[in-house]
Amino acid sequence: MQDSSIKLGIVVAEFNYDITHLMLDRAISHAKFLNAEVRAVFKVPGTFEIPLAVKQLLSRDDIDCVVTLGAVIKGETKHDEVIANQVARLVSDLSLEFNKPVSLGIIGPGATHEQAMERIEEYSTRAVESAVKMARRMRSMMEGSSSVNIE
Ligand SMILES: Nc1c(NC[C@H](O)[C@H](O)[C@H](O)CO)[nH]c(=O)[nH]c1=O
Ligand SMILES: CC(=O)[C@@H](O)COP(=O)(O)O
Repeated sequence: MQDSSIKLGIVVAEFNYDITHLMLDRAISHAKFLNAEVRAVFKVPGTFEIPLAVKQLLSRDDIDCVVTLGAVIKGETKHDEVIANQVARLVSDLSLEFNKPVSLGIIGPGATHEQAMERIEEYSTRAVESAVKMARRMRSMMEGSSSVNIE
């Protein structure tokens, strides 16, 4: 199977957009590099709003997997932990519910702005790579391939 057949959706938080718009650019170019097609980009106000957008994209027949992008920066309280922990759990649950890969490209919690800037490249490319790889392998399994690791 070719990567060109993998269609992905990207959900990106606009909070800390100085960071997340760079993550979005990087994710789109990495998807191109992998010959995967970005079918939809869904921008949400903050990371907390990501799960609903993921759910909507997963329900579309033309989307095989979803990449999440966000940057949760530490404030003065543990609010960042509440957001990041909940969202990680919810997007994982949605992946299992819809039987489609969802990757976690959300920096934090506990990150400083500087730490988040340093992680733009790594988190966005890893999130795209993981979603596309999982979608390919799941399709191989569905097509009856004897090994999930056949490229
Ligand atoms: N502090 C951060 C937020 N906070 C906003 C929430 O995600 C949400 O939009 C608000 O509580 C309204 O429901 N979002 C981030 O993505 N990153 C942060 O550091
Ligand atoms: C994670 C956030 O929403 C953040 O802005 C909250 O900051 P604080 O912990 O100072 O309330």
